[in-house]
Amino acid sequence: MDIVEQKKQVGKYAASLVEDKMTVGLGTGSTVKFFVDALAERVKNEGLDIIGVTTSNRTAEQATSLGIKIVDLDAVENIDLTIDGADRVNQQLDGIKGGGAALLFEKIVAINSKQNIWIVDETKLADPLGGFPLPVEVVTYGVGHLIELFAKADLHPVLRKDAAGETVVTDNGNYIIDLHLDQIENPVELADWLAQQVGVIEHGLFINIANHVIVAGEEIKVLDRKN
Ligand SMILES: O=C(CO)[C@H](O)[C@H](O)COP(=O)(O)O
Repeated sequence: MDIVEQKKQVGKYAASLVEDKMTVGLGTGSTVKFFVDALAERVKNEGLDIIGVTTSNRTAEQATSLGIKIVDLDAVENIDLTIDGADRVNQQLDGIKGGGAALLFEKIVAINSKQNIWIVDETKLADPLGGFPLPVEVVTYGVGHLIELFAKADLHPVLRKDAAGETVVTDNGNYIIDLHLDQIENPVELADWLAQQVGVIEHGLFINIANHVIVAGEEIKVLDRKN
């Protein structure tokens, strides 16, 4: 099964987990796109009655265009279930997210959710975490100095640009610095250090957040958090 088929398969599987009357967090990315498609099918064909809270303008536009009712996070007490993608996941179900530059809203939605499920293909499993740049969302002011600080700390920072060579600006008007690390041996320590740096708004290490990870493949595998 090719990667696109795997993403479709796992997106559809995740949509089958959504129950009537749920408030559902909708993540961001190419895998979540298939989940939102499948969820909208259920809304249309089965009359599934749900409310969505989104993590990016992209997902909000897709969901709204497909007839899913979207509300602001502050309009709900909490979220029953959030389905999101991930860039890398280790055996403890901690991960790297933010490849699609939506990490800030993704983390805010996640910590306000009773349950978080990530949907991935097998290429995303990595222990230790690594093999994918770690995104850090930063304020635009003084970004050059932050890049210097990260470089001195051997974190191999690169300011994210789009295909046209323009600096990527997030939905919140910030920049992304990608840290090109081969392996992250101690994600908790790095997460703590990053959170302490002035100018850092959020980083893409998602520790202790996913309750389950659904892995696409010839057979779907569901991994459960142990602690
Ligand atoms: O964190 C994310 C966006 O900020 C995505 O969930 C992550 O990048 C996975 O995306 P995809 O399903 O396209 O591989």
